[in-house]
Amino acid sequence: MSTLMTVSRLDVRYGQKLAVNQACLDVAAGTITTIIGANGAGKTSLLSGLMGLAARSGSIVFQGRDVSDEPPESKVRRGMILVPERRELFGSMSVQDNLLLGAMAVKATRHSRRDRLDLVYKKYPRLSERRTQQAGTLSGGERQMLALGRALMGNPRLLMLDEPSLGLAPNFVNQMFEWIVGLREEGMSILLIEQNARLALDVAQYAYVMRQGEISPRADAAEMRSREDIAAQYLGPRRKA
Ligand SMILES: Nc1ncnc2c1ncn2[C@@H]1O[C@H](COP(=O)(O)OP(=O)(O)OP(=O)(O)O)[C@@H](O)[C@H]1O
Repeated sequence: MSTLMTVSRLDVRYGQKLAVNQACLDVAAGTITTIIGANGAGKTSLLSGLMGLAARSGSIVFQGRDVSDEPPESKVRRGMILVPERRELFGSMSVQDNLLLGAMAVKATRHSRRDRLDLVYKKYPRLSERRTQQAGTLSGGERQMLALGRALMGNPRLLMLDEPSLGLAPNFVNQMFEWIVGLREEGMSILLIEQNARLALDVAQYAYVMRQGEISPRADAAEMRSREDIAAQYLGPRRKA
């Protein structure tokens, strides 16, 4: 399987604070790679470092090209697209305008924007029904749907999802993860950051653990799920069926 992105010795700093320490990771094309870890372990900082949204050093090779020093907008144009933890939608704008913003950074003709919009509406009919509604009036689940739809408008090659389960009702979490699996089945490569390790390890092929800014070597997700130390720290008690 070919490698889509290779990250080597990535450091992310906030002033004196080193939030990510010499992180190395690979994302294989067409897979879901997850990074699990407790609150504050540095997962969000790692994504910020990858996108160039925080001070960082180290190297990022994407589709064979060194993009380490490129600004965020150029990474977006290459298809590195992040759905941030806080979703960052524009609450007073309509659903459709939020979606169209997702196509702004990429070179898209009006025609191809229209096609992508149709595709997103077909995937998420609820967004189509609410296309004229203000984003701020959507439910938590719908907002997450919109954030995902907006990312898809940018035609991602690597979709980076920061805690997609956060703040969602359990039913909607399951729905969200079905979409994530569906996107991968269509060939999308996904980097999934999750505190809900059980869910993440169930859908991923590869996994890393982050602890206090340091990232583990890569493991098969299935192998990681069966490790007792991981189960004890991150998986919690199994829910009764
Ligand atoms: N803007 C910032 N300025 C200073 N320190 C920060 C900033 N953002 C994060 N940190 C610190 O960096 C460390 C890693 O935080 P980060 O948010 O990356 O962890 P996380 O694993 O994503 O946790 P969470 O799940 O809560 O987002 C924490 O100690 C946090 O307090």
